[in-house]
Amino acid sequence: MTATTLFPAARETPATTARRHPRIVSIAGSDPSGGAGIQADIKSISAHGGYAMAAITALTAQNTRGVQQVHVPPAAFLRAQLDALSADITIDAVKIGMLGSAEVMEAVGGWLAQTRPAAVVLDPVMVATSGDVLMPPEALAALLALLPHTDLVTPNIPELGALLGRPEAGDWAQAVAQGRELAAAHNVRVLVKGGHLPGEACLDALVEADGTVHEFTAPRIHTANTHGTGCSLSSAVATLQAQTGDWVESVRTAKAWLVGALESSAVLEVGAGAGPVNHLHGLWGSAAPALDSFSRLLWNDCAPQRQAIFGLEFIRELAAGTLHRDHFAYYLAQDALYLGAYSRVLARASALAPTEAEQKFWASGAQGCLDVELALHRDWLSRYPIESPQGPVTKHYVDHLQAVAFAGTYGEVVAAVLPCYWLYAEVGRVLHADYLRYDGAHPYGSWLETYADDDFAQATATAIGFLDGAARNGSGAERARMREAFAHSAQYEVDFFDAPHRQLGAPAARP
Ligand SMILES: Nc1ncnc2c1ncn2[C@@H]1O[C@H](COP(=O)(O)OP(=O)(O)OP(=O)(O)O)[C@@H](O)[C@H]1O
Ligand SMILES: Cc1ncc(CO)c(N)n1
Repeated sequence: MTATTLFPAARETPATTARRHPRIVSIAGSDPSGGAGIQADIKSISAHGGYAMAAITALTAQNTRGVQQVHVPPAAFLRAQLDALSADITIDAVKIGMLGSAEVMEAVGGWLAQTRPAAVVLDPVMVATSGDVLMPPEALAALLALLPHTDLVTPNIPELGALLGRPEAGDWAQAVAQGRELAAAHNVRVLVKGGHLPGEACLDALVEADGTVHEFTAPRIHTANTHGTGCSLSSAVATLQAQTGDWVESVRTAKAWLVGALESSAVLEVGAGAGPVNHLHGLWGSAAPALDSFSRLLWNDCAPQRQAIFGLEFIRELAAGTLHRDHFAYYLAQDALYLGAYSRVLARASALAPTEAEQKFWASGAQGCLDVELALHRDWLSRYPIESPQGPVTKHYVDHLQAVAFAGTYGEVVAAVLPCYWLYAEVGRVLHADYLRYDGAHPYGSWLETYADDDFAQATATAIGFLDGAARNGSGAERARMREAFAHSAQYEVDFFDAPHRQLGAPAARP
């Protein structure tokens, strides 16, 4: 740690460091859906051991799909909130988020000049994840006037361009160059966030006022639940900075935490759009009831397969609407063949089930498969006629399921059939959220609409519960075989989505 990280050049007040439970104020807007704004800030600060306070700058009416309305109370009342805090409480760090007007920004600037908190992190909230505008563009000058009171500013790629009055950076090198430009122009530390750039890595760069750059990388987590990542990251950094006095380590730790929060976000099941991250994953992970630990193990086991699925041409083109109709038709035809066999394996699970509830659940799953198969033929395959005998991947997947159904225990059959539910539900959620943001007529729109079905998500949760029950009742050897059966099926799910491109190659013309 250097003297400059302890005593930032841009400010004179030394940071209050090494405080285990620092007192952190979030000055931000309210997001009633709890994923962004002050609600996210409070969770993020608390997750890191800080004492969270919040002075509300604006009320939004929003959910995971978008922002419906914004109400900005008088700036004088915000100042009254801030004065009430500083009159009584020592503030170790401040995180600033949405500021809905130039007057609000001026009120915050006046208070910062007077209070001089030890660390100030400014997240320049301009546009929500959903694309809704949260800052009037004419307030830009007032926002820039806050930079002399700021230790760290955390723009995403579009915000960085806007702060400089330049077009948005097109690649990472340009983004870092813009970060250096902003840092030099305002003598401020900049965290350039690369989440909006394409690629399998999410890069961030901490640019010191003197131009020194520290880069951080994380794997891109393929999830729709990215609402409030910026809010959550900046609050975490503010809290960690107040604890350690080290900006570089604070960013590194906060980013690693955010990856865990993104990875474990699926358990929350909040909303149909861009859902929240799981801020308290550390706490809940350690306090998780033992009974669901087996399904958690299997889910972690198949992390590489989950990553692989979202990298496949088939899935990427399906989401973008550019998938060739022959690839789509091949997939549908194989799916119809698969579902016929899968239905019989679900019927086997029903036959082996130890309770009546489980017996009924799998029997109705078996019937549901046949209904879906019929609907595929009626609604899609009639429009996309294709000559398609059983392909090699379909055969291998079905052979595996039938082998387990023939010789395996109830737990093994449940483990073998579960990836089809679980990975499908996850893919469905992500594709459906992408589809909601899609502009124009999507060629596979009506199919994608049926994809994120609440009943299916519910059935998946029930099936996971049955898996955990079977694992609890089974021996160690049986659990090992369950794990193996699940892993094989998870890999076949990847291969199944990849089969259209592998079997047909690249068609000459686009649809
Ligand atoms: N899918 C992802 N996987 C891993 N990290 C991600 C992902 N999406 C965003 N991040 C990380 O989250 C942080 C916030 O990044 P982003 O560029 O999305 O900010 P933002 O647009 O301000 O966020 P917000 O969604 O709150 O508006 C960065 O550290 C970024 O690398
Ligand atoms: C209140 C609020 N602040 C910030 C964001 C950015 O994600 C949001 N969506 N809502």
